Amino acid sequence: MATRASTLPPGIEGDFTETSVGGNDSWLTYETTRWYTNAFIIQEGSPNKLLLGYKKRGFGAHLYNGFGGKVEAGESPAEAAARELKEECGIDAPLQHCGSLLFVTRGGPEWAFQIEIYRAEEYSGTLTETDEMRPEWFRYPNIADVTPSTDLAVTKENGESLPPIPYDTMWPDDVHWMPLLLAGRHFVGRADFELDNEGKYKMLRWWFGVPA
Ligand SMILES: CNc1ncnc2c1ncn2[C@@H]1O[C@H](COP(=O)(O)OP(=O)(O)OP(=O)(O)O)[C@@H](O)[C@H]1O
Repeated sequence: MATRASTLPPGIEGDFTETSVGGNDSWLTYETTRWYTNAFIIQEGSPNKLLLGYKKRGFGAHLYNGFGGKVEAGESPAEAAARELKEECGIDAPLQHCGSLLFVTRGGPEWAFQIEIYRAEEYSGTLTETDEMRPEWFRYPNIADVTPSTDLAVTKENGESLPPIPYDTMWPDDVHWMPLLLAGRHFVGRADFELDNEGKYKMLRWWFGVPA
């Protein structure tokens, strides 16, 4: 059951209802923040479809994610989101802002990642594999009765011809906010990570919420 947040993580401000929280570590400290974007195409139908990209190089390589990257000097996050979507998979879409996430790492980049999340239901152009990303469609169940922490990958549904959302090959925070994204909700969150000896990011502490 969602509860009204009493204590928000550092870096999150506003009036939010907590949807998912965990980890015992102290929140990490950070000095600088860099802005990024992440964009998703979500199409309700039979089956419901989510477009992800398999990242072939750079930060988060070998994981599925939305399409996005750094906000360049002189650009708004919305402009960066549209540019990155086009650069990484060849399409244009009427992106709408739907979430803001803050990620802090220990052992990884010393800056905090502020990631603005966008979604669209339609797109134009031809989906194209690029040097950076390979676009692929996944199915997701009807989300009306799914709670924020439901593992969508194992929920029964129609549309067997598409694979389910590949949470095992995604950032570990994604399972906490993907149901909110798919449900068309606005959300915020923070997750802190530690880079382990095998080069994997382990989530130390997390907090996700929706506007109260
Ligand atoms: C830590 N938990 C996380 N969970 C989910 N997504 C995460 C993430 N941390 C970063 N991301 C995303 O990873 C991409 C990095 O961007 P990145 O490829 O480095 O940027 P850009 O394309 O500008 O780089 P190039 O300079 O072209 O290599 C960008 O979409 C950003 O939103």
